Amino acid sequence: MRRIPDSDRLPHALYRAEQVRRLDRLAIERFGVSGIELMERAGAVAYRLLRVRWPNARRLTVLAGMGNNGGDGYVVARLARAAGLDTRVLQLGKADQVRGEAALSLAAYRDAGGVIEDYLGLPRKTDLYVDALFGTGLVRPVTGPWAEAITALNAQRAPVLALDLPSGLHADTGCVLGVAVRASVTVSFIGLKLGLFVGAGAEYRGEVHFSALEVPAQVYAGEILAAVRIDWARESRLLTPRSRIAHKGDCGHVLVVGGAPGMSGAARLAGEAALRAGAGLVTIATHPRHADWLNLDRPELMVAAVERPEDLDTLIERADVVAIGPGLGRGDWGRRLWERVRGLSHPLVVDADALNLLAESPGAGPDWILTPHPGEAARLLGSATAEIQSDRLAGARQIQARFGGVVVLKGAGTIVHGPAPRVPAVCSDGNPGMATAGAGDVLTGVIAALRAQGLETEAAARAGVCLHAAAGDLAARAGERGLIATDIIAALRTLSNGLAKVDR
Ligand SMILES: NC(=O)C1=CN([C@@H]2O[C@H](COP(=O)(O)OP(=O)(O)OC[C@H]3O[C@@H](n4cnc5c(N)ncnc54)[C@H](O)[C@@H]3O)[C@@H](O)[C@H]2O)[C@H](O)CC1
Ligand SMILES: [K+]
Repeated sequence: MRRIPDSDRLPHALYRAEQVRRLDRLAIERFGVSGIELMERAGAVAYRLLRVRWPNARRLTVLAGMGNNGGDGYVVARLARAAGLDTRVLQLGKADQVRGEAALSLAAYRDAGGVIEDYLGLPRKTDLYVDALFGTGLVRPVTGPWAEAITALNAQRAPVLALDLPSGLHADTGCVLGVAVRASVTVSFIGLKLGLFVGAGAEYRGEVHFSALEVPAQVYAGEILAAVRIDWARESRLLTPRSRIAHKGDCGHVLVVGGAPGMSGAARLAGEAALRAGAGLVTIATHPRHADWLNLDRPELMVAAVERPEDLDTLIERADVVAIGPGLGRGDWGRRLWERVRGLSHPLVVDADALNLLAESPGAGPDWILTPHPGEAARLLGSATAEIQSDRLAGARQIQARFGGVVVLKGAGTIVHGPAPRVPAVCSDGNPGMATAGAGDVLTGVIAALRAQGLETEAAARAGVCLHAAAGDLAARAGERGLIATDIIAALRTLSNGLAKVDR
């Protein structure tokens, strides 16, 4: 599993490309830090990082593009060469057409005796590559020799250090524009790029490092974040220790509504997850066909047979939070229960088929948490899954604007989007082992449990997403492949009591 350094080393502020360009300009115009100085600092940070990360690397190959990302690359090459490393710079595009600060950096490399070679293919031998093709200036899909170089880079085995962004990855959406570098390590400058944490960012970023390049803190003052990166290390602080005299009634009562005939497993997973995330009481309202055996080996779960909507009334009265959707189905039984629950003033967590029923008859809810995966999100917006994935932040924002409440858009880099002007959050914990049946049901139970224990709506969604993801990371220590939803549930307890730290 790819690692990113401990959260306290990575900032939580995430920015889009045009914001970072604004920060650059402010640093240059207001605080007198020249563009070439920023480039020198970026190159120096990258150079120091590569010497620490790959101390035995002797042969270094820099792939340079035509812009300032390439400019950073020339600085790295100059410093490496001065330190005696066998260094080559392979230029994409024409070196004599490089302009601005990048041209100054290129000249400095040449003045120090460096040679720029046209890219004609990768060298037979190198210990390490530096990807200085594109950063925030990528504006269109990568084609031609640039695409060939990236494809060749991805086909070889030497590690790749990407400057600012893996080339080919969109700085804002994390989408791959044609082809993108699969970096071993990415070092991002001045502002941590949103695209490293949404879309396909997790697939291409490798281990993420960051440097503000000593830009004065005031530069960031006026810039509203594009998003905030959240993880369990940060969100776990929201969980307060339990009172010594607590009793189960104090720790929240979650009512899970789901489990249509033949679909009881999802409701069961949500209920168990709610218990393991600390809810004091959990009741599963399920179809009469399941009620008798659902709680055979989990006596802590109370199970109620529900045939008609009015059968829910007493259960709702006792509950602090209602989670509806796991295994609800879209048949008459589920539909009638959904119509009864959707109008409640209770805090609601709405998932799975309840989301599909909401999509069929849209309406906003004041205090609900919607937890769509990209397909359910597409149905809610009447669009396509690919469109949601092409700009996940925009998709979450649209669902929140249309349906209210807090939206949890699941997937790599789960997004939590509350009402404007709240800054959306992107979870950087989690791993592909969690792409397994029932993981979403577990998340529903976790969020409901935290809401039932008193966290506010958006706080419960953020902490729930991060607890769930960190539990997935803890479970993945035994391997991502073969990780199943009950492994995530098993990891919840140690994490929610702060008894385990997940290395990233
Ligand atoms: N002072 C600063 O702004 C600092 C910037 N840093 C680094 O600079 C890049 C941003 O540089 P910029 O020149 O804006 O763009 P890029 O170097 O990322 O690349 C744009 C370059 O490539 C051409 N181009 C764009 N798309 C394509 C494509 N699909 N195919 C071919 N060519 C393409 C475009 O025409 C430009 O020529 C930033 O990421 C940092 O790495 C410093 O780090 C800090 C100071
Ligand atoms: K790059």
